[in-house]
Amino acid sequence: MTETTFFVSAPGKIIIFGEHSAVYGKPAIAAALSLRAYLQVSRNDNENEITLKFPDIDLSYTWNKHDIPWTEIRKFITYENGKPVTTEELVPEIVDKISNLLGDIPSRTHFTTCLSFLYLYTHLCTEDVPGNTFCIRSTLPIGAGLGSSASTGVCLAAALSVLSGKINSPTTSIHDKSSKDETHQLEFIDNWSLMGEKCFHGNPSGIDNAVATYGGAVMFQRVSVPSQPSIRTTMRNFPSMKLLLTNTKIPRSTADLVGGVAKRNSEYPKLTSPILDAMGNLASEAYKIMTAPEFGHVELETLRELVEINHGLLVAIGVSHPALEKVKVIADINKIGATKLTGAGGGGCAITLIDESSPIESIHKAINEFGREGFDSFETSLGGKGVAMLTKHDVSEENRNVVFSLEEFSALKDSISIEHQIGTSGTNNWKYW
Ligand SMILES: Nc1ncnc2c1ncn2[C@@H]1O[C@H](COP(=O)(O)OP(=O)(O)O)[C@@H](O)[C@H]1O
Ligand SMILES: C[C@@](O)(CCOP(=O)(O)O)CC(=O)O
Ligand SMILES: [Mg+2]
Repeated sequence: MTETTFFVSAPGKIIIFGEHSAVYGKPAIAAALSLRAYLQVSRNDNENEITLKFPDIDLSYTWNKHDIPWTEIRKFITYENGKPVTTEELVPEIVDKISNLLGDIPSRTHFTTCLSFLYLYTHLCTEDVPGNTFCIRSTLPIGAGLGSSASTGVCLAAALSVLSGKINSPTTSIHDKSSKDETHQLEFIDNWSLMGEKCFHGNPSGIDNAVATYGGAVMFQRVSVPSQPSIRTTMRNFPSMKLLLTNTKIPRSTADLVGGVAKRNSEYPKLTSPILDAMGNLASEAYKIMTAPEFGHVELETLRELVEINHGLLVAIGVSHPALEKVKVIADINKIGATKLTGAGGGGCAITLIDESSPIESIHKAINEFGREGFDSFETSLGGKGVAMLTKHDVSEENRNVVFSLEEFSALKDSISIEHQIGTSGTNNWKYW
């Protein structure tokens, strides 16, 4: 049965080791956060209209589905068993046709967001799918290194695939299962969300999408042979670590930073290449330590050292920012642990792997100093669940009208009210693929 109103949700992530080098096929380690993106899909009265309502980034657009050149676009799509097949690169002819539809969108962010949506829509849906409103709200800071783009892409890929019957809705609230059918559906979501991420920056490693799809913690390695799947090793016994996340709130674009590293790599290949190799070796070393049967103080101390080294290497490829260095200096002066930037850098967030022997007063002092600089700091819990779906059947009758009111959802003021109304940790009975 096709639902006419539903939610899909997917988590953000923290890259603990190996951002940027992940793009160059080196191993990296990341874990899902409890912060998530939530997408509500609801049928439009006018079924010819496709509407985007993304209040978090002040974006609101409507297209008539008959304005999409479906036949022209389909000529460039390959299907296997009725399902579209992903490609190594975005198909330029399809990007052109979608760009023509977007002609007069002035903001670069809005343009890319709409391109990413329509790229997925034209591959995963057909003109027969009735028009819907797609409304996204996120409890993640956007553009801060915590993978909001991938969690958005995962929500869209999952929702569009359900709408067009490419995958089934999930049926169980038990997350940790490995039925073959479910695995195929998750793979489908992961692969298509990666095409959405490619619209944001041409060359994503896929680590963010993998974490947003599957949740938990992973060691991830992109395989450079086209059409070979990436290596994704689930880290089930991820060690418990005290992590402080600090958001400098300096805006930046992942696309620009990934492009900057590519430029440095082409200008100084002999210098950059060993740095990227070192980052990969560092992530492999960290993986061994994190999965060792004995994990205690000594291992944590080694991990802190690796965090320090990883940050230094990221500085060397040009992706830090004075504000991120300020976070590091404050954490170092107060001796609270080891700090590195996380995600694309250039602003956004840093993580501090807290030294468990540092006095609580020092941690509070550092947090106060971060606050004085205008940064937000909070302790995070890792290992959030992967992509999930919520339908009317999963919510008690008395709550349904509030939970599924598009007007209320789009107007929710902050993360706390989003979590409270529809969050995965509340009373609503989310289902997992
Ligand atoms: N809640 C949201 N609503 C709409 N678009 C979003 C949302 N969250 C993320 N995005 C998209 O992702 C982009 C940010 O991605 P990116 O620069 O990769 O940073 P990050 O993934 O670290 O947050 C935004 O500009 C927007 O296009
Ligand atoms: C820099 C990179 O390693 C991570 C980017 O993450 P974010 O968009 O900053 O959350 C790029 C990638 O792996 O695709
Ligand atoms: Mg991103």
